[in-house]
Amino acid sequence: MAFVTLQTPRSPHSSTKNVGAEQQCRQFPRSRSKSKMATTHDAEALITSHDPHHPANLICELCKKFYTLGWVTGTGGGTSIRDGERIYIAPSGVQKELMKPQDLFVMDYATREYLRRPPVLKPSACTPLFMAAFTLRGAGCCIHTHSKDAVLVTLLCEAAGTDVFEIQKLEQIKGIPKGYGEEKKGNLGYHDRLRIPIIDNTAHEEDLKDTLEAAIQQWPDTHAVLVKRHGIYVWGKDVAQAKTQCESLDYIFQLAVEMHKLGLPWIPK
Ligand SMILES: CSCCC(=O)C(=O)COP(=O)(O)O
Ligand SMILES: [Zn+2]
Repeated sequence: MAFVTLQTPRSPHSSTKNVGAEQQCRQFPRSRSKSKMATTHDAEALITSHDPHHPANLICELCKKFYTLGWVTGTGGGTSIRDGERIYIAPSGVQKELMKPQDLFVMDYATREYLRRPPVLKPSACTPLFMAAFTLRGAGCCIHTHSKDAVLVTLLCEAAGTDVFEIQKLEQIKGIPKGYGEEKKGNLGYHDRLRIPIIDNTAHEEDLKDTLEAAIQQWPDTHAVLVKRHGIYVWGKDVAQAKTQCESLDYIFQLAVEMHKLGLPWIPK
């Protein structure tokens, strides 16, 4: 699995000022899981590694970076990685930038059973959405952000009466893949039109599953779905692709918002 290098490995002996999600919950209890899953050596081995490319380390590092971009602010948003038969999932309702590998859930892809459940914590409410990207699109990583510009473009599209964000003739469009399958290999070109479907928000994150799956079926080439007044889900075959696509899209959304403020059309005449 190809991972992007995010930073040099931290020394196993170095101290850290961050508190993990379990500690956050001890300080500010939110919800208590009834299950008391035993902490086995095998379960701990799933999230213990000095390799910065290990999914458990990567999720924590990515969420720290995403926090600085305003993508996972106030416990919103998150990231999940599929590594073969293992799915790595963040806990729900915690400050995502403070997570530690030991706060993560690990699910078996085939059985959907949790191989590791940290005590007290609950798995992210985004889990069914992440699973949709893994199962329907063979993704290796799915990122959910609450980026302000992603939300703003959904509002601009809502005001324009459309449930598809469309834009053309921006260099960064080349950062987005054409689609799936042999004939859709490679990325969009400068003259191609980028289209991202928008679904309505629901009261509870997990209830987005059916409409997100329907949008994926209706837009078989899309690598992202915007959620009205909420944010975006972006996926890729691996962490590097999901991350760079998410960055490219967010850059495009920022431009779109600025273009709108300047009275410029997203599709040049
Ligand atoms: C203020 S965040 C509301 C929930 C949400 O939209 C989200 O993305 C985070 O869900 P999680 O269960 O992972 O905390
Ligand atoms: Zn969300």
